[in-house]
Amino acid sequence: MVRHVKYFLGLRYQVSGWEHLQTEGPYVIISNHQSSLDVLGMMEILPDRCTMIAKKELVWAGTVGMICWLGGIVFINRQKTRDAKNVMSEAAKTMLADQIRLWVFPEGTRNQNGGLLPFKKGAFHLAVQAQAPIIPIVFSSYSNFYLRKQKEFKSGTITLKILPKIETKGLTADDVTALSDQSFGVMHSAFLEISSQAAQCNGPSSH
Ligand SMILES: CCCCC/C=C\C/C=C\CCCCCCCC(=O)SCCNC(=O)CCNC(=O)[C@H](O)C(C)(C)COP(=O)(O)OP(=O)(O)OC[C@H]1O[C@@H](n2cnc3c(N)ncnc32)[C@H](O)[C@@H]1OP(=O)(O)O
Ligand SMILES: CCCCCCCC/C=C\CCCCCCCC(=O)OC[C@@H](O)COP(=O)(O)O
Repeated sequence: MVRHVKYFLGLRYQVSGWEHLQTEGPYVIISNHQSSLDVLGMMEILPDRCTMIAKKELVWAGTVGMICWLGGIVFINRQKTRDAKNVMSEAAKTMLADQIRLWVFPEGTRNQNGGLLPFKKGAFHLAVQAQAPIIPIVFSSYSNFYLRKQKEFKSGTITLKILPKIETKGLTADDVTALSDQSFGVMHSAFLEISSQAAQCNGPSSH
């Protein structure tokens, strides 16, 4: 049902790199996070046995919260780092025990400022603890068709680029910063590349 919302909003998705999702077993997906609209893109490509990490406040978001709760979304309290770390460590164990994939937004919040925010570390600790690969996914900039603060929205095409997996086998907590920096680097380059293509595809911006 959620996938049909794109027709109502006049959105199209172009996905590349499908082959990188053909990975057996558990993995951690990381992606940039611009808006609630990201949920529509997630539904375009969501692999089997994949759930998400979300802020705990979403539980109280009416129907959406109930769907998230029933859907097994893992809620964290971003104000309490120790609690969030504990929840994510448990999630790493569950990933392995139940062969689950987890989708994390490493920026930790929505960002429409034309780039990527510095990454938080949780996704990378999670992947290292589970010794599971990371699959980075990048959404092109929405700024040519959607500006949240200005309340402007028109139809548009969103490019989703699935990048090659990054292995974590043999890595430890000491490698997390380098892993995060590596992931940020490839995602930032891809974001700039696909956002300029999407801008041409969506026509000249009026903003
Ligand atoms: C039309 C009808 C439609 C109906 C549709 C209905 C439903 C749709 C269905 C589904 C939709 C669901 C969509 C859900 C999307 C939800 C999106 C979000 O909520 S994004 C926000 C929440 N997510 C995150 O915040 C994840 C990213 N954050 C982190 O990973 C953070 O690291 C953190 C764990 C929250 C901690 O935050 P902090 O600010 O303290 O960050 P630091 O990264 O600086 O970490 C501090 C310190 O701790 C170390 N650390 C971090 N994590 C761990 C860990 N797991 N284990 C061990 N240590 C950890 C980190 O290294 C730092 O230490 P140091 O500085 O020494 O390195
Ligand atoms: C005119 C277009 C407006 C956009 C319409 C969006 C339509 C999307 C359709 C269905 C999706 C509904 C599910 C909403 C899930 C919300 C997830 C979300 O975005 O949570 C916010 C959280 O990550 C970070 O919070 P903060 O940025 O720190 O606070």
